[in-house]
Amino acid sequence: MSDGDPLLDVRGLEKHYPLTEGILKRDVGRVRAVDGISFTVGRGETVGLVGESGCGKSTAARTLLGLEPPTGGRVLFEGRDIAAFDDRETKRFRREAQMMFQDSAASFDPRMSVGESVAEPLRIHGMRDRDRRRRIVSDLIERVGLSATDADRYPHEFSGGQRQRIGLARALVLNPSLLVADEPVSALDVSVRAEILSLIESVQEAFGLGLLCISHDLSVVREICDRVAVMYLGEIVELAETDDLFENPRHPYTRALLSSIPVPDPTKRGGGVELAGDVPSPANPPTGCRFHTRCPEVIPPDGYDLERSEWRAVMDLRVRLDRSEFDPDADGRELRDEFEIPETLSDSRAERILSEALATLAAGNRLAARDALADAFETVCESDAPELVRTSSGDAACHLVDEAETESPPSNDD
Ligand SMILES: Nc1ncnc2c1ncn2[C@@H]1O[C@H](COP(=O)(O)OP(=O)(O)OP(=O)(O)O)[C@@H](O)[C@H]1O
Repeated sequence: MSDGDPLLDVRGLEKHYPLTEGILKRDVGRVRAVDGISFTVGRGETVGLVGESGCGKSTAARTLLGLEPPTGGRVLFEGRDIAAFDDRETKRFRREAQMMFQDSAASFDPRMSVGESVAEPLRIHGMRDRDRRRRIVSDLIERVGLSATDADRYPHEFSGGQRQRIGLARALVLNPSLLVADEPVSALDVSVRAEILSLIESVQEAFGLGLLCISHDLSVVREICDRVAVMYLGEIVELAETDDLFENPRHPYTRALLSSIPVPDPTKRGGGVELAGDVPSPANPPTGCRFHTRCPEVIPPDGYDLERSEWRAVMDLRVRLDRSEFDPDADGRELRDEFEIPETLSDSRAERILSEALATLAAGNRLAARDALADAFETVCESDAPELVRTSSGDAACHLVDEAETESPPSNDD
């Protein structure tokens, strides 16, 4: 490893799963769980990976730890490709890179004392001396805020928060340099979350760990991360220093996630944008920007003068027509009501096209209505996939990011 190499360097990582059908398991497509993500974690640095459930966070974690082979891309640890490791190097990587789960201690053998469970990785990695193992475990159990005598108790005797402390002790027992914490506090009562997060932070500092903290909850990563990567449908849409991300979010998805964080003071951020609809399937992601089917700020096509909300409503109708998810008996007025499209669009040409399409739809011709709307209202967000570009406050992949203020494209070297 040279001094300039980050501890972990993930480059264009992909993990696709085959989508099969029938008893013959015929290959009918791919689930693009992780679809070309790049980021680094430095020694002693804490990086967050956030996004809604199903966006590929856990798959990314398993793949970058080498627990599953990637479909594409590379993972470099201390500057070396983990795919090229020999047996000895793989064994070392397994010691150096540890994972902590949502309820880590739930996976412990209920018949073993937690001390034995925490010590197990030491035994597996060849430490024969029982007393030495016990000393290391007692020390760690105290460092995570329990008492050394707790080592003789069993997993069911502990609360959720205590179990996460024990899970952390086990993740640290081999003295790793990288810790991947997957939803470390989401199984816990709100009252103990802050305690566990501050424990993770203090342990991370004391051990000089590179930490990748995975969470669906932005407020969790805000607490402890230096930088945050926001994932949507297998891709990173924004990557920035934590303060920049929270003060000046560049991607509409980040803005929407931020506005869904509950805040005690309703005059502050929060309660603003609402994210409509479900996350689309990673087996069939939307074209262009994958977020365009839900984006509150989806860019209107040139040549129309529409309010943002009107345009979003028309897009919602288009998305549902595409998926054939609407009541075929509904008339034009009912569809306008359902999609919150005003009785008359503010742009007269757009209104004429929409009325004609609704009439075509009412006549039972969904495909013709869909195509007419697609022809007239195609947005750059559906036709072109935005690149991740560097801005003054981090990297973002959105057509709205002002080209004039973008700097050089992000590279993996920094
Ligand atoms: N072994 C697998 N085979 C097929 N599809 C999978 C497999 N593992 C994950 N997926 C799919 O990949 C996508 C990403 O899943 P993943 O669990 O990584 O997301 P996540 O962001 O971690 O969500 P969650 O927080 O709910 O676990 C999902 O659509 C999931 O169904």
